[in-house]
Amino acid sequence: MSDTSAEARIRDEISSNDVVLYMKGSPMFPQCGFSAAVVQVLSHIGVKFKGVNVLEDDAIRQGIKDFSNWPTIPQLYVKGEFVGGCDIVREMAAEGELQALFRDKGVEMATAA
Ligand SMILES: N[C@@H](CCC(=O)N[C@@H](CS)C(=O)NCC(=O)O)C(=O)O
Ligand code: FES
Repeated sequence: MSDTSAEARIRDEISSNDVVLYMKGSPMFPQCGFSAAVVQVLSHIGVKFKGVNVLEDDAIRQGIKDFSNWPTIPQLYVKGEFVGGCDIVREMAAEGELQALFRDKGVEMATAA
């Protein structure tokens, strides 16, 4: 971890929001198909989440990769823990594992899991 202020901001974001998606663009206007796919999965399940647009902040764009030791965006965090990127999130949702994770962690969903 090179940028300690980026790390501090990341720690603050993922501890003060149950579900955080580091993404390209905003939930309303994703600017990459991988980010858009995760937004769609989360919206379909019906969880509230905070989107962080890494395109607006190079320190966070790099910092989040260092933080998770994961090389790409998007990155989903639930209750402070890294869950995965687009492929993992999609696969977990298809298997019902993402819904189970939200349920186990006490994250409210609009749809029944
Ligand atoms: N297979 C990846 C797809 C994500 C991906 O390949 N992201 C690339 C292109 S958006 C990325 O973040 N590259 C580094 C960067 O743009 O900082 C996943 O499951 O999340
Ligand atoms: S911005 Fe090109 S693949 Fe994500």
